[in-house]
Amino acid sequence: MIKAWTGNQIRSAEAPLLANGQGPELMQRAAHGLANAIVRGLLRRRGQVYGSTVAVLAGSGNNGGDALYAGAFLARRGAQATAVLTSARWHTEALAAFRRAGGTVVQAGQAGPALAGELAAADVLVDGILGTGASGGLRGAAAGLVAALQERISRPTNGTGPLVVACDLPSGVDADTGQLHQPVLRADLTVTFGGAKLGLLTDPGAGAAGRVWTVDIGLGPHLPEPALRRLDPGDVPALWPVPGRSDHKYTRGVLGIAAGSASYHGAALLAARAAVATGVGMVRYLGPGEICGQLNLLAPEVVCGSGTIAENRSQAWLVGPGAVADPEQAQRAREALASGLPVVADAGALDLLPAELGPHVILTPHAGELVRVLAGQGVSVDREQVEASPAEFARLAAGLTGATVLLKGAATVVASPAGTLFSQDNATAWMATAGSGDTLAGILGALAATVRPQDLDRAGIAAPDHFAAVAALAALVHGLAGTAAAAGGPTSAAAIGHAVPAVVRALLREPEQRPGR
Ligand SMILES: NC(=O)C1=CN([C@@H]2O[C@H](COP(=O)(O)OP(=O)(O)OC[C@H]3O[C@@H](n4cnc5c(N)ncnc54)[C@H](O)[C@@H]3O)[C@@H](O)[C@H]2O)[C@@H](O)CC1
Ligand SMILES: Nc1ncnc2c1ncn2[C@@H]1O[C@H](COP(=O)(O)OP(=O)(O)O)[C@@H](O)[C@H]1O
Ligand SMILES: [K+]
Repeated sequence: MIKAWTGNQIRSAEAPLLANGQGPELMQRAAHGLANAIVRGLLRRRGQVYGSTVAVLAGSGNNGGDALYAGAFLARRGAQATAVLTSARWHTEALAAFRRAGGTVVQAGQAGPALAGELAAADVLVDGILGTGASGGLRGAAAGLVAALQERISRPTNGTGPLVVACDLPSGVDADTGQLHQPVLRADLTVTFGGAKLGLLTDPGAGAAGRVWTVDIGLGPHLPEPALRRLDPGDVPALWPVPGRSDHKYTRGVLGIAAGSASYHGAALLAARAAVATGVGMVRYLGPGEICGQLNLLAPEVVCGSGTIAENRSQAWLVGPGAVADPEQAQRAREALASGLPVVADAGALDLLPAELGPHVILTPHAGELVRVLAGQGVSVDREQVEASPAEFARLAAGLTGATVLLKGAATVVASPAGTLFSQDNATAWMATAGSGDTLAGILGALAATVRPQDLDRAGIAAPDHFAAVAALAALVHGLAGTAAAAGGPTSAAAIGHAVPAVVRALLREPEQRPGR
């Protein structure tokens, strides 16, 4: 499990150490971690550190101090290091160390227009302008310089241009929300200190951070419960509902699905097939007879039925995919939402939410649908606002509705109504294709019906967060299945579902054979 904290949580954890006079020591640990990561990057790219060009953008605070000490370390290893001071103030000791190591210093405010071009030609560019002490985004000379660099350094780099390394976080990323205050220089690698910051693991910050590497500076004993968690492949075996010898289909769990309508057959087929692929005792399907017929040709193991929710005993329900303008399906969604059973409410069902929901109801909106869910709670936002701060709005929606909210995106965030966040970044942009969400709904439905609460307890997940963890698990498997199905090229929603059994099989294997490692 990967954990992340807000900037303030990290700063509070540092506070007792700073009060003990350990500030300089912490900074040395941070700077060494940063320098070591840069050395590894240089060795991979150039085969040596000696003779490489390293440019350090250094702001006025400790973030600049970390970056300057790292620059000094690299200069002593034979790099040609240049520091660009972005403010009229700087970390005095760190700059002195940088100069002693042979580094060259320029002031951003006094440099000519050629500076951005020169920096863009360096082997490594270190963003040490702002860290957790930032308020708002870059201003003045720093903003102008970063905007000019944004134009010169194209992303993705395809191996050309400098290796951009963010010190603690890319300057302009909000450590607590992942919001971007432009201009932000997108990093290839973010080396973060003491613990990952929430804003590095949720979009859009995650998109600007590149790979995130955490340097242990000894804050561990002082850190509170994390503000956000991410399941990793190693967490799956402990949570996965592997059937035991004494299990039969009803003890494993039955998922009921009320999806599809006259105009949308595909969503029901995709969701039901993905649920079967995820492994469930039984899938019951309720909906138009025509869909049942098609479904049974594709998935004869699905038991088709009619009637109400109460008449079709299940351990969990999936309602809503493709269910529009169909009064019978709407009635089933309402009944499922009131049943007290775990319910995955997707697409059409998101417009049918009752006033009172609990964490056992998992809403699965994309950003546009979350706008509607929030409107139903009297909150007026637009899609751009949700996309600019998905973690914040997912948490708001969970708090207001009382449900668990899984907000789909490049990184998918899950919020429990208790305020706990998960974020999964296992997907590939090839999965941005119609029906991919229906496949996720099927995977999640299957897990909602089958994951055992005692396994979640044993994994240290608090009861109010159980359904959030199940949703995160589904997003993890969906992302890995999509990545496997795409294999670097186009894929389809059906192919994502087909890839699930092999991905789960691999996840349950020995550690070194797991995907996503
Ligand atoms: N506290 C510690 O002892 C440690 C802190 N570490 C580093 O210290 C950083 C936090 O240091 P600071 O608290 O000095 O904060 P920062 O380095 O983030 O910078 C704060 C400084 O930037 C200025 N500033 C704030 N917002 C600005 C804006 N929008 N535009 C321009 N200037 C702005 C402030 O006036 C202040 O001088 C962390 O991110 C991390 O890199 C590490 O050295 C580990 C130990
Ligand atoms: N850029 C992206 N990168 C990774 N995953 C993505 C991206 N865009 C969308 N996805 C994933 O694809 C799925 C799309 O779901 P959704 O928008 O509901 O589509 P649909 O309604 O067509 O099924 C979600 O799981 C989402 O997380
Ligand atoms: K930074």
